[in-house]
Amino acid sequence: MTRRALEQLIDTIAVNGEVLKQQVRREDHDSLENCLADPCRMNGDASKARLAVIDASKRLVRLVTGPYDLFYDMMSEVFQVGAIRALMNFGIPQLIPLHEPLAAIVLELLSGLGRDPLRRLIRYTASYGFLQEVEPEMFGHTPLSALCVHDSVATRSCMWNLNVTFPVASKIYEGLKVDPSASDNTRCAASVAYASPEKQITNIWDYHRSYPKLELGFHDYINATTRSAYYSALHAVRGFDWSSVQTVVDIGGSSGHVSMALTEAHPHLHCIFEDLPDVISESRQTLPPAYADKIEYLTHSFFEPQPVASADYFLLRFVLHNWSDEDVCRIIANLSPALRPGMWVLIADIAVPEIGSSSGQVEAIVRCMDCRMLALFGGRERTKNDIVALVQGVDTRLAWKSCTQPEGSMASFLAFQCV
Ligand SMILES: C[S@@+](CC[C@H](N)C(=O)[O-])C[C@H]1O[C@@H](n2cnc3c(N)ncnc32)[C@H](O)[C@@H]1O
Repeated sequence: MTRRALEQLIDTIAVNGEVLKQQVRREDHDSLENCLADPCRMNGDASKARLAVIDASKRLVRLVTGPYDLFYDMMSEVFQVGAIRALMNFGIPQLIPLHEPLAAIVLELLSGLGRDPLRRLIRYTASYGFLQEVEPEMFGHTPLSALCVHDSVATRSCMWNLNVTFPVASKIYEGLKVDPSASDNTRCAASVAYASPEKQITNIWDYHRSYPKLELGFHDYINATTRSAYYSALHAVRGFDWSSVQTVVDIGGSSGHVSMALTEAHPHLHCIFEDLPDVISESRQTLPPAYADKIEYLTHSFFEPQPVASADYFLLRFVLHNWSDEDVCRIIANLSPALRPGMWVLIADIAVPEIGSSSGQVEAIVRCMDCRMLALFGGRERTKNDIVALVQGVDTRLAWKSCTQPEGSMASFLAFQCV
């Protein structure tokens, strides 16, 4: 990279940093942290500036680190996750009050973890922003560690990622040795990671069936992702004109967070949210009573014919990317019998951008999600054209009408109308 490139990166950070500073001032926030507490409420310019700063900063770090040290850093990243996993499983961050530090000696007594490894792990994770040593031997939270403990959804989501996905990530190679073309989604990295002599595991869904508690963690993870600017349910609310819509079927709705966001913003909407039996029975218990007359639950597998035939919209948000092309076709085929002219199918998924057409940060997020899908489910992220071709290959009545991507959203919304 030339000296000019270095200057450009520094300029990009300075210019876009200024836009962020103005946003903080305009919104009267006392800090950027407060402003970022709900980043998807940022205006379009600030949201673009934020991505530009993240992207340029990461490039700058790579540039000034240089390949040798970068290589060492990259190889060390696995220890960052490993150290956080140990601390979370010993319950250390959960023991530290949110607003005051706790002495190492107390943490040792409460957790049963020896003071020496306790200190060493926290001092390491503190070096990249997870917990901090407020004064010698007194440990407190940072915004990042606080996020992982301050509500039960975030904690269980964090635990699910640390305990379920971390081992799968280390088995991508072994999964591809078993199925080099990655064409069989019953033999992905997750199947290799969790297979045992007694039980063959096909993918994470299958693994969850054996450990229902872990499945709850998965749904907490999905719920927690909607608090990120990239995956916020608000993009579904704003990404589409819901004013003339009456009934939406939220297929594979998880804990109902998208249905909640939709009915909150558009009280006239009636949402029917469908998922597998365990998910529906758990969600029934947790859905706030305020939504009781707006949201209906239905136990339904999308591998069976769709039972609701009177909806205006069928929403599939982050559902298809979990599945192989073959399974996506089965899902759409099972929707077909319910479709009548005028009805809509709305698919919200990442529409993979052309190489080089998006920022490095967006590219990194998209590719990471694609790799997650490969390893955990034998699924994949697809381009807009891939999705349109799959849908129309199954049901030619589904005319593709539009593809919109709200500012800051990772999901694009592909709308198909039955003709
Ligand atoms: C990645 S989550 C997406 C959740 C939600 N739509 C969202 O946008 O946040 C995929 C959902 O599909 C559900 N699912 C998996 N297999 C299913 C099946 N056979 N029938 C119905 N839902 C299923 C899962 O339980 C989960 O809630």
